[in-house]
Amino acid sequence: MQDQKYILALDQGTTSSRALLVNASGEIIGMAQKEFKQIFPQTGWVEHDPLEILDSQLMVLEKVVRQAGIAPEQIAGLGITNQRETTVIWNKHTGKPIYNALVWQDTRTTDICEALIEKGLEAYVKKTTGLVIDAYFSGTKILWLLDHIPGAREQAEAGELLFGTIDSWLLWHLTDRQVHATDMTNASRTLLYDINQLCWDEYLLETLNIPAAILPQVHPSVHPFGHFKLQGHTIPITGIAGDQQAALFGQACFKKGMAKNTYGTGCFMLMNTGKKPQFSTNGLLTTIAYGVDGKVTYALEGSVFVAGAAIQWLRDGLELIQSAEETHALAASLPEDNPVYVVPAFAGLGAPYWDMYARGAIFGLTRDTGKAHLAKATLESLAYQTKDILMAMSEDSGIKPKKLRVDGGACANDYLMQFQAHILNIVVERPKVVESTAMGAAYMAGIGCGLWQFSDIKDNQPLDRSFLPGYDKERRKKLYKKWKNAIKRTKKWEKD
Ligand SMILES: Nc1ncnc2c1ncn2[C@@H]1O[C@H](COP(=O)(O)OP(=O)(O)O)[C@@H](O)[C@H]1O
Ligand SMILES: O=P(O)(O)OC[C@H](O)CO
Repeated sequence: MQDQKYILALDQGTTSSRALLVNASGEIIGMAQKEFKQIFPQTGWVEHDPLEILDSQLMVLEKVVRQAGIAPEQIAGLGITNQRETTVIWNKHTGKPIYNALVWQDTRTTDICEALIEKGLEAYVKKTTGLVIDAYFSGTKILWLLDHIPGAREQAEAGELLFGTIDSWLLWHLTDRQVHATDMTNASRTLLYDINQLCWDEYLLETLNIPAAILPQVHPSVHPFGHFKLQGHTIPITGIAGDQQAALFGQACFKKGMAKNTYGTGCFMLMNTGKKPQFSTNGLLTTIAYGVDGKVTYALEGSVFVAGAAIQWLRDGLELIQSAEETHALAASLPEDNPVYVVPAFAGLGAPYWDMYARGAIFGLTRDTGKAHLAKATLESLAYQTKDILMAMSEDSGIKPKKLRVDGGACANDYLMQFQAHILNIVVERPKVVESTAMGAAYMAGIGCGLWQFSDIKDNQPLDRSFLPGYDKERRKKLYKKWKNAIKRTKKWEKD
């Protein structure tokens, strides 16, 4: 079967690096995954070692090809998808990062953001970049690195340093240090990219004091980015997208109004809004969904910073559970409504609240509270945060969805999915293949290398399970009201 062609998709997520092989019929035929270290040097700081990311990604890439027993020349194209906003600056001569990657969850630049807000930049940032001023995005992370790493600013101005989100960092190494580029979806998360004109914004670069020389070239998501050599064979890199946009693409949300929700480290709902950017009045972001076939498509996005990460906190921080899966049985062991609420605002609150000063809290504890209540409340916090976003999205778009398409690691949890359906009062649909992110990157790469046409990607994914709503209005209202109350009490905690 040497004539069979495959696409290799690299999915560099917040907690692990994955590589998937997809055959010409669009089926996943192999997967390799490696977790890597989360570094928390101080309160609010979250870092990754870029070299560990690179090594883990290359390791799983080689492993998946080896395990599948295919020849490198059978790989028609390679796609990259990645955790977004996470910021790396490296020296272009040595190839070494000047510091660890500042991860999207890192809130050390809150003060820089505060100063930008005080300067009155919010409206400009929103209409130009589609974003809000928040430590989440790359812009202020770049500034922090240039101002805190000795010699960095001088080297950047002398043209010796390069900035990139994780896709650029991987691309540069995969192409043997030849290509310094990114795609529009990743650029649209930097706080520096004009999503209307499709270029870096000079005024923002000047205001943030960031030299243009360090920025990557920006291309559409489907594009001949460069080549990767595997065992002497050259593989074209033909697709790149941020992971949430890739998941939207992987779920084939190509029509205006179609949306998906991904439950990974964070939780991200994106809705396709068509060929023109739509600006939110309810705390959502406007972002580029994809650039394919010479056209740009936009999306509204609700970004929740802590979702699956809260389950990891139960496991690694509190050591209440051994594995994420256990939370299902714990939650299901308590049939009555949960009086306990966990607000996992560990990195402040993202959409729709945008409060960098909020902090996590547990409410409703009584003498009989046990770990099952905490596990259940933590799972439910993912569903409540999703409800906040869905309500904002319905307000903005005027569309009241009848069902929600889900994917990502934590959507494997049946208790969570069932509670999600109850609290939203809509059907939650879980596809058989929940690797939508990697599939999105594979589709883009497959289109880019000519294996597929855009029109070949069909919205006909088989479902694993549909979760039907079953709570009456009164019950939903009562539960959600308490959640809103809990949110209110966590806001501005660090500031007051
Ligand atoms: N059965 C489960 N129940 C709840 N959460 C889960 C379950 N399985 C995985 N998770 C959570 O999902 C996340 C991993 O999902 P993944 O999509 O791989 O995330 P990422 O791309 O952010 O690394 C982890 O935060 C983990 O805690
Ligand atoms: O790595 P994930 O899947 O949690 O996604 C992270 C997001 O891209 C951050 O914006």
